Amino acid sequence: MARDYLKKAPKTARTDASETRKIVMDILDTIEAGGDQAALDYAKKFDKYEGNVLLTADEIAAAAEKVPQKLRDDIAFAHDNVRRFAETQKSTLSEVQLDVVPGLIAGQKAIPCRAAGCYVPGGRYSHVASAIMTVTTAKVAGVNNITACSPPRPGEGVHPAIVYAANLCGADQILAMGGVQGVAAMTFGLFGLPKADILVGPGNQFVAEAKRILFGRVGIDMIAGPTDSLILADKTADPEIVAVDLVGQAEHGYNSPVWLVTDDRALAEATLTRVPELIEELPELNRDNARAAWRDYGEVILCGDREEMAACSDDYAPEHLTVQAEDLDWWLSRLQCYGSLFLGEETTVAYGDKASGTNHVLPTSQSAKYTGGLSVHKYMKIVTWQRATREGAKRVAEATARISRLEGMEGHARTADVRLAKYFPGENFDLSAAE
Ligand SMILES: NC(=O)C1=CN([C@@H]2O[C@H](COP(=O)(O)OP(=O)(O)OC[C@H]3O[C@@H](n4cnc5c(N)ncnc54)[C@H](O)[C@@H]3O)[C@@H](O)[C@H]2O)C=CC1
Ligand SMILES: O=C(O)[C@@H](O)CS(=O)(=O)O
Ligand SMILES: [Zn+2]
Repeated sequence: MARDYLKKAPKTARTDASETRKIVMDILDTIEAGGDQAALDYAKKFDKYEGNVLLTADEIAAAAEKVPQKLRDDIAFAHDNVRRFAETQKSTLSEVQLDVVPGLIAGQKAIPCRAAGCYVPGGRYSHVASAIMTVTTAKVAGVNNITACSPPRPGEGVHPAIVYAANLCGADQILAMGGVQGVAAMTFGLFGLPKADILVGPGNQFVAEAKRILFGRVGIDMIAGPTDSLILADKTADPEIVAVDLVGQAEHGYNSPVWLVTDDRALAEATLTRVPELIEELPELNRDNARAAWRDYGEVILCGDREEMAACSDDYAPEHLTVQAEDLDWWLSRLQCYGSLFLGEETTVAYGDKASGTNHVLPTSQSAKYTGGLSVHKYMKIVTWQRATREGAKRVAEATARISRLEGMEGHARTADVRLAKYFPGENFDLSAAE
């Protein structure tokens, strides 16, 4: 059976992409030319903020005072889970070496980037969990200098719990600056910050586009833009939980897609009825976001069987993928494209978003086709090294000389020739290009 769209979205993640690109390019160019003052001008324009941007130790301590003990405990709990999961992931990265031929050893090392810029979103909601996700993983990876940067609220600055979490997790500096100007400040080394080797963290379409444009001169973790989520559900799923979970992630923003893929028409129809009702029950900001997200980006897709459902899901390559269906092991082994997978009704995306330990900085807009989410590995450079004895490199030198000569790279060939002549003066080698 072909995919039957009971609700089809009029918009996709590419809608307005070229307009966003133009806006971001212009801001980046202006800041690169104008430095600190240009970034401050944008902070004033977009966030109506004119306060101090690089937080002092006193400001960080004052923010901590405002965080209630219960929230501190929850932040510590989430931090501990994220840290231990990151440490376990790090343990999968080993330094290796191989005797490629007797007398020539080649090895792999993992070296952390020296300076990371962690973007912590804060336009619509106060993304405390993003501070935990980004700064903790950088710290576990061994990054030497970590900047956390987040949008300030007019007259208030960065939310105190974000400041508290970033500091607890190991940020060396906290910058009260959001959007493209925040990303630019960390990349260009404004306000006395070290220039970031890598930019990580989620953000809206402007933040994601800034990272995309700057990639190359600075590393990035991935494109982690507006949140998207897909639920795979069969007739065993609870329609109320499916609908609540869809609405839960649609509140992220007006451009956050949520999709239901099912082989059960009754479930699809119940969802179509229930989602708008649940949206209307949300507080105003959340309701406005979810309403627009569902109207413009929400989809309900009916498939013939679970194989078609899995294929459909892999085409969407969602950031968050939930399965509420029979035989979770089958789904775990079959599904190939997602940022993070939530198997069964007993867990849910929000657990991963906030506290369960897996990272919530995840690939959006189909980038899960080629990458996973944020982990210590994103901050680590896998580099190689080698050393050799004269005898061990002899055969390699002969092959190098002949291959280089065949390629027309005479300078390369001579670096091998000169060694063979020096180390084996009595021997004759045929180092001409193989015909
Ligand atoms: N993919 C992932 O792993 C995650 C993604 N997210 C996403 O992060 C995003 C957070 O978005 P926001 O709440 O907006 O916070 P944000 O911090 O990403 O963006 C706020 C900034 O956007 C800039 N901005 C706003 N309007 C602008 C305009 N017209 N032109 C240029 N710059 C402008 C402002 O400078 C402001 O500081 C959401 O889309 C959410 O879905 C959140 C967490 C995880
Ligand atoms: O895109 C995401 O990962 C978000 O769902 C994370 S959070 O809910 O904003 O913390
Ligand atoms: Zn979320």
